[in-house]
Amino acid sequence: MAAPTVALVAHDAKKADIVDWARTHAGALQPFTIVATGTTGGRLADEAGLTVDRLLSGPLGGDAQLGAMIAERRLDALIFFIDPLSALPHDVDVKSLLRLAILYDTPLAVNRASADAILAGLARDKT
Ligand SMILES: O=C(CO)COP(=O)(O)O
Repeated sequence: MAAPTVALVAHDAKKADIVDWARTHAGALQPFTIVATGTTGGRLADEAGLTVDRLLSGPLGGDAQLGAMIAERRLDALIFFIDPLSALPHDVDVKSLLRLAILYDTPLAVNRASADAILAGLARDKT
């Protein structure tokens, strides 16, 4: 069976948090195929040493690419550290991605505590 695919995404104000989270969980993340939006993916590769399939940057279509992966059943979980304090020019893309994750019942984490829970669940499913 192919390794589950997990998407990691963070808004700019949350990128340091997701890098720290990925460093903390590097061992647990290792068995999964990791996909990420462009800038997040670059930081995860450079600063957390993850092997990442990088999509386009979120505002340039990366969020839409992840939405398509969800609709095509190619994504097993979405971990998306959302900035709750800033307005974003690509809010429609963010909403669309979240809507598709809800529609297709894709496990979705939007902060560190829920990301911990999803990762624990994925690790349990794997054994
Ligand atoms: O904007 C994003 C998600 O909405 C993330 O995109 P980047 O990882 O390219 O910054």
